[in-house]
Amino acid sequence: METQLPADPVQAIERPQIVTQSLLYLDGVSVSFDGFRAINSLSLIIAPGEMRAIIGPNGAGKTTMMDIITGKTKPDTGDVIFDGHVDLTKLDETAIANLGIGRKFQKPTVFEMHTVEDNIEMAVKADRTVFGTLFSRHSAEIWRRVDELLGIVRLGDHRKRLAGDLSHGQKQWLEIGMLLAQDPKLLLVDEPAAGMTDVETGATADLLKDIARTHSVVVVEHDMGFIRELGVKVTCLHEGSVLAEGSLDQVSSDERVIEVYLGR
Ligand SMILES: Nc1ncnc2c1ncn2[C@@H]1O[C@H](COP(=O)(O)OP(=O)(O)OP(=O)(O)O)[C@@H](O)[C@H]1O
Repeated sequence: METQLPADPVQAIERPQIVTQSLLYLDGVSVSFDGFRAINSLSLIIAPGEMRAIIGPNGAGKTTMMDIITGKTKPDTGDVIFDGHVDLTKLDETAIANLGIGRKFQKPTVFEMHTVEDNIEMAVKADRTVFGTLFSRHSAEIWRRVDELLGIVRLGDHRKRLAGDLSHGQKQWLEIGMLLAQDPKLLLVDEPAAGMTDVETGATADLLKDIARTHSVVVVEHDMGFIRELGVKVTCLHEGSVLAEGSLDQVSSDERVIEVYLGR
């Protein structure tokens, strides 16, 4: 007897759901602005618990890649999958933030007229996750969390100061603390060491290494000394794609990376 397969037009046109072991999975992602391909068939995988450093020359597409992950920019083509199965291209920025993707922009944005601890307290109270909603009614719990976060970002001794009086580096740490209040699964950090003193840069590397023990982190940075201190896998972007990937020593000795980025 002849078996006839049922024709299913929906199945035929819908892409199968992608399931991966990665925390973040980008495959064949492209986006153009006015005909210019800022991201060009980009593929990148971040494992759960990994910290990755992203380097590359100006215009390589680092910021646009972050914009695609956070939903600010929608790719023209390609897959962007979070936490193994969530298609980020279908979600808006708020939904993506609520999934647990936090982004730290280069310029710190803290409430300058409030104290350090008030900034953190506000962030804890704004936590919309189930955990945050559960303990938001109990002020002892809130302050326990504030204390914990101040300790992580090394601002316990500065808690009563106005945020506006902090150094640039301390403001960056405060904002990182505010992002951690949401307990993100993935933290995207844009040039954290820019404008910092050498001491602050070293402390920031230590801070990110601490955070990476319990969170995945993607950090975009130009400061090679800082990246060396992080001691993590490095991806070099160029013209919207991955040019090289590996240890800092491997990537920084790659002829193509030297040519387009590090210089001779
Ligand atoms: N909204 C936009 N409209 C037009 N062009 C854009 C837009 N966003 C980015 N681009 C272009 O896309 C390219 C990639 O820019 P992007 O900011 O992602 O690079 P980058 O690697 O972050 O550079 P930098 O290190 O200077 O921050 C650049 O040529 C930029 O001019």
